[in-house]
Amino acid sequence: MLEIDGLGVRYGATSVIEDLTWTVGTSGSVLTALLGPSGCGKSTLIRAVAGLEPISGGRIRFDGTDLAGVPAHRRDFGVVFQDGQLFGGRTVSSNIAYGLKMRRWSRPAIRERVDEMLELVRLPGYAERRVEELSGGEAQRVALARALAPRPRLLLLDEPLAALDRLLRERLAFEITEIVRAADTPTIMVTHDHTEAALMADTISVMRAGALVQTEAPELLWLCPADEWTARFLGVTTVLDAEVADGRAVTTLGETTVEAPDGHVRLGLRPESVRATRAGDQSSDGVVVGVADLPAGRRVRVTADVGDVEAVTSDAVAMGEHVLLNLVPERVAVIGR
Ligand SMILES: Nc1ncnc2c1ncn2[C@@H]1O[C@H](COP(=O)(O)OP(=O)(O)OP(=O)(O)O)[C@@H](O)[C@H]1O
Repeated sequence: MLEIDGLGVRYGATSVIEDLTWTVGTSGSVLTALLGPSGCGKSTLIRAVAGLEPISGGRIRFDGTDLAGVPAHRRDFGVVFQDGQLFGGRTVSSNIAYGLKMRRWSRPAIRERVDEMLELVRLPGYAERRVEELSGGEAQRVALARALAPRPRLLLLDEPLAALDRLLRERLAFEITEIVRAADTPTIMVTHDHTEAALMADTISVMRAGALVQTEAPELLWLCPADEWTARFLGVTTVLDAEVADGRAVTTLGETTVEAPDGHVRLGLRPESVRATRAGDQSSDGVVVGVADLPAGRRVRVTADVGDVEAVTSDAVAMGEHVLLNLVPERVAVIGR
């Protein structure tokens, strides 16, 4: 288990991480996503954990041992960066064997482990390929095999899919998840993409400006973001005030059931939290000012009393049409609950 307490990291006079506290690997969680916008300090945090960045304050402990003074190569952590950083001019097997040679594994043991790793990352037969001959996705799988080969205590993945195209990214996201679960290696994966985080992780930690704002299982994170910034970062497009009584919230967009105590709450709406239907002769909730046909269905932007609201629809509504808006209770987030 990784325990970070009051961590500080600075670059010169600039403090990038300040008083950060984070526990990773509790309650059976294998894959934790570190999710945050560009520049918030995710890579810096990962590098500090790996021992690649000096810390200016606080403590990092792993399984109870303080890592202060433990150099990167003695932490037994595996690291994969965005571009894999394979050793050029060498073969795949020589890359995977690197950490094992450093640890003085015997030749037969190395050969066996390299084969095992190639099997695990689904590249059997690739041992003698030169790394320059690999596609981006293959190179990242070799980087993963190299990181996992010495059986690290913790695997750190810093945007391992960022350089790949969308299709490959989704496929590899599933593969990496299966691989680290099969290896049963606690893993932290940096990403700024919340879909990627949800595809892969069983726990998501949200980071903002050098601090962590929330750590939660994905399904709870979408439903209960800690604050408005987190809600909007996670895709909420409209925030509504509401009054709750007996599990029912009354809003300017109608009523919905919520799991919240009586009193004032703020609700976060994503497009899929609101369903638009043709108003016909009824008095409408708003006018359609934008239409987009997405793979998941039609999305509309509606000008309503509360401002512009994004909604989903299965009606063939067109620009300028009047619509009714209804909340979809199971898709409505309660902010700061
Ligand atoms: N070596 C460095 N020297 C000075 N400043 C740095 C250095 N590395 C990063 N920074 C700054 O520290 C801040 C955090 O950077 P970091 O790379 O940790 O963010 P990030 O959340 O990983 O961003 P991204 O998602 O864009 O990779 C940024 O403002 C960045 O410009």
